[in-house]
Amino acid sequence: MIFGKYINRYYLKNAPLLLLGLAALVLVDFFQLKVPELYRMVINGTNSGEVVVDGQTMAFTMDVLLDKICLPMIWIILAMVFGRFLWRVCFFNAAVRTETDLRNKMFDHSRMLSQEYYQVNKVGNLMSLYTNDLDTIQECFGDGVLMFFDAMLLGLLAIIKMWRMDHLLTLLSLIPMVFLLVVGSGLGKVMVKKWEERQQAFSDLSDFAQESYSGIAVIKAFVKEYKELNAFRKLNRENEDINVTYTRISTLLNIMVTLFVESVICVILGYGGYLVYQGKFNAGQLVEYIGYFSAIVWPIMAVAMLIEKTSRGKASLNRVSELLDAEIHVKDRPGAKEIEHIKGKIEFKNLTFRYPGGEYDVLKNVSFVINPGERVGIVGKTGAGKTTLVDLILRTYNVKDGTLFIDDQDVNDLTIHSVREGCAYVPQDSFLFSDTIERNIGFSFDEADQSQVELAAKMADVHENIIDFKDGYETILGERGVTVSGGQKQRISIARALMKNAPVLILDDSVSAVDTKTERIILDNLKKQTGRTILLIAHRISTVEEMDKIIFLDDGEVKAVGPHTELYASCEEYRKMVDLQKLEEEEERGETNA
Ligand SMILES: Nc1ncnc2c1ncn2[C@@H]1O[C@H](COP(=O)(O)OP(=O)(O)OP(=O)(O)O)[C@@H](O)[C@H]1O
Repeated sequence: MIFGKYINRYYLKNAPLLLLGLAALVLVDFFQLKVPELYRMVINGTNSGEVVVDGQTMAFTMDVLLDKICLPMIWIILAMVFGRFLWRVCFFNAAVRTETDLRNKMFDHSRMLSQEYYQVNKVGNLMSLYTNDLDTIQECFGDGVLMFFDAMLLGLLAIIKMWRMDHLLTLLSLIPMVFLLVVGSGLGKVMVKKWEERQQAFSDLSDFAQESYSGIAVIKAFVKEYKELNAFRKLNRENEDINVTYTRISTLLNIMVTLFVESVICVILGYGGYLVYQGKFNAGQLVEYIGYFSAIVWPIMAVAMLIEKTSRGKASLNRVSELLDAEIHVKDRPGAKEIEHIKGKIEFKNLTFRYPGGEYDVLKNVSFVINPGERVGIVGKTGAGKTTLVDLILRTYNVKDGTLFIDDQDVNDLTIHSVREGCAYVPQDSFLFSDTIERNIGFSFDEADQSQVELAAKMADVHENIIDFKDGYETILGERGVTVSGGQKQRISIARALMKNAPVLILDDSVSAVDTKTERIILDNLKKQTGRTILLIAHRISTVEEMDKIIFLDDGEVKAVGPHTELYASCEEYRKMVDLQKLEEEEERGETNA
């Protein structure tokens, strides 16, 4: 059994099931302890020709054997089979329900965690929490409750029966049990630590495998398969070592249990035999006593298993609790307002931003205003802070009060949900889901209208490519289906954002992988999106030169804001960048013609 902040409530929540299981357990244990009495009757009946039934002595005849021993035995067996089935169903159901609920809770919490968390915790590690650790908790919850109560109940009832038969023999039999409990709890503590190490080793292995699969193309291109293989082998060896250590401790615990059982049998045979010799016990009573002891062998084993399971469960629960305790850094402040219809005005006021845990300010004293319906280009050298700027609008990170405004309202006074709902975003990596193209484009809607999907695809100039695929819009992308080119990926991602029809459209370097002609078509289509505020991050000035306004960033500072011609005339750094890019383009053109 495990206890902890995130598990205690499930004992209460599943109380009806657990109580029914416990009732079945009591039934089984009660009947199980009737069996040694039947042993005694058979042995004594065979030896003396008489049996004592319900306090009455009678001759041991065939009728007595059938009516008083065999028939009750059949009922006992049936009751035990039914009881065992019932308790298993009850405890297993309660455990699976707990696992399912905990998994939902974990997923719900994970979706609210900020980028910071995901930068530290890798996917492989998170996956092992959802699989290995939850499995262990489930096992510990169901089997743990069962073992705990079974060990307590059956153990206690059997000990009472043994005590009634002979006090000293029972005391002698229990000495090794005390020893087992003391050593077992010591080993249990070591096992919690080792299980945590084992789970961590498994997580590292999963992280590595996941990253290798994701980067398989790079590994092959750099011919680093052997380097990866060796690194994998090293992690796998560490995983093996910790598993071996854990198994050694667990085996030691099992050996101790066996040692206890064997030593108690020695005590019973030795001292019990002496009692028979003294005439204080008859043969039937000794067999009955051994029968009771056999009944507590399972509880003793259960104690050992309970120590092991609880150790594993505690370690896994600690790991899961770490996820559930992870602080949600980006969240609505109390009283935050929903903003129903964003008009699209965005204002930065002396905003300075440093990434959590970062060593320097990535954005410095940034100020500018974007009016509703304006089309704005954001340019600057790589690392200038362009993506950070749009991440702040999308509330991926927290900003200080009074520095960022949407429709003249401080972004911190608005709900994150409503701000994000008002924005359509094309991320720099144009991530697509392993799903059909249609569902990727219509991602914002539960049921996307096919004609709207096609319209969005046409605006993003990818419709012709899609209908060329054998399954058209039903083509499955990613791991389970076809792989699209970088340019197609970008355009499907643009179509997804256009389909959302949000008042603010943010494109982060989203036309970098398409040729100039396609870029022009997409930009012309974007021009038709009147009424929408558009933020387009680009490296090529030619991509944004026709925009209403350009924000020129350099090393986290806004160097200039205005239309292209104005910036070219007034900002020297901007002019230099434009001239350099023109020169590069001309050189490229010259090389192509040659
Ligand atoms: N999560 C992060 N934690 C710490 N620093 C970060 C993080 N993300 C980005 N940075 C740093 O912030 C700076 C600005 O990064 P940003 O991605 O905004 O630049 P960018 O102008 O969009 O660059 P690019 O054009 O290459 O996409 C960079 O120096 C980068 O190293």
